[in-house]
Amino acid sequence: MSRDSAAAPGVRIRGLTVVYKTPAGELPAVSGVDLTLAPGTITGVVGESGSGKSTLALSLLNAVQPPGRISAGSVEIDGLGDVLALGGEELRRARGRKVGYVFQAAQNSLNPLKTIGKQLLDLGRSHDVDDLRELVRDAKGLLARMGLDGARVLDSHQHELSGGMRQRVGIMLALVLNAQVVVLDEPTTALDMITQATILRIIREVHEERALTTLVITHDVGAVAEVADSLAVMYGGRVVEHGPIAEVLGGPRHPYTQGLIRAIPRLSGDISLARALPGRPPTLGTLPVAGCVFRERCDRRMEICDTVEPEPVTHDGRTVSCHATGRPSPAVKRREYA
Ligand SMILES: Nc1ncnc2c1ncn2[C@@H]1O[C@H](COP(=O)(O)OP(=O)(O)OP(=O)(O)O)[C@@H](O)[C@H]1O
Repeated sequence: MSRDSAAAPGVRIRGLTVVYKTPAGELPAVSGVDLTLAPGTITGVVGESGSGKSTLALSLLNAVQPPGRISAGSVEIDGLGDVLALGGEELRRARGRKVGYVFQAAQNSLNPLKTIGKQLLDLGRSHDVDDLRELVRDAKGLLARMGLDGARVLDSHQHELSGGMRQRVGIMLALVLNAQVVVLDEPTTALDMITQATILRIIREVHEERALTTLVITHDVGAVAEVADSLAVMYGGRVVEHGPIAEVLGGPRHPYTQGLIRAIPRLSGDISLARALPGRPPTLGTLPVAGCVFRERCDRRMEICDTVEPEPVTHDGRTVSCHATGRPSPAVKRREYA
């Protein structure tokens, strides 16, 4: 099913802040995030555990649950408007039909009492799909591409499938309603390395065939390097760096991105140079309230980092929030950013 790639919608996340209620009050898991997903591209989001990736993914569907709450911002999707302004039936219809998704716990979110096929039909009916036969055909086709016997999987209950099979069922369900924005949160964690690479390749193929705009959340920078067009790096609820993937990985500018890449031998190129990032990522309770959230682990810390939060600065298509990387002054611009 090939479509005009010009039809892919753009997504603009602006000033997104999500807080969770804790004994210490409401604390931000995502803080003032601006991120644009260009139409027809795959954006990878990486960052250590707790950096806010899943919370960001949930926000794209306005699906943050208590004790969480989206406290500020907007998520504009072309053809849909601000998802955060949608509610009730409008929101239900947008989920799945306009924005397809696989959440992190997707492999456990299937109904244990119904076959996958029955759940597929329920999904189709709840979204007023006219041609359910076509829906089943498409589902079988997607499953076959991911190396599964579609008819057999549709006849199965969740407990008859392995974790990796369920994960592929989740991906099929995210794609089968032909949503044009697809959010995949850790889509391949239950898969071995080879299957993981195959599934990511298929995600890329389907993304291109169906003119999608896709967000892939992962903690595996190496895996996302194979499929994404651009990369957003999250730390402490902020997007600290965002840009074209080859450039971010080939010339990381934020000290955190540099540390992340140094820690991965297959990206740093030399196993003897691979070094784990020192220290631990912050939790909601340990996030500093002022200054740069990364300063405690940063090898380029300056005085200003203790008090002033760095603003995102965009230069040459790359956005970086760091005082040390800095805003280039006109005189040194060429040299610093060559
Ligand atoms: N239901 C919740 N209640 C309280 N705090 C939460 C809740 N869900 C997430 N958090 C906190 O919000 C922060 C961001 O969590 P989130 O799951 O978005 O991060 P993540 O980058 O997706 O991590 P992981 O890779 O481990 O899934 C973390 O500090 C986490 O502990």
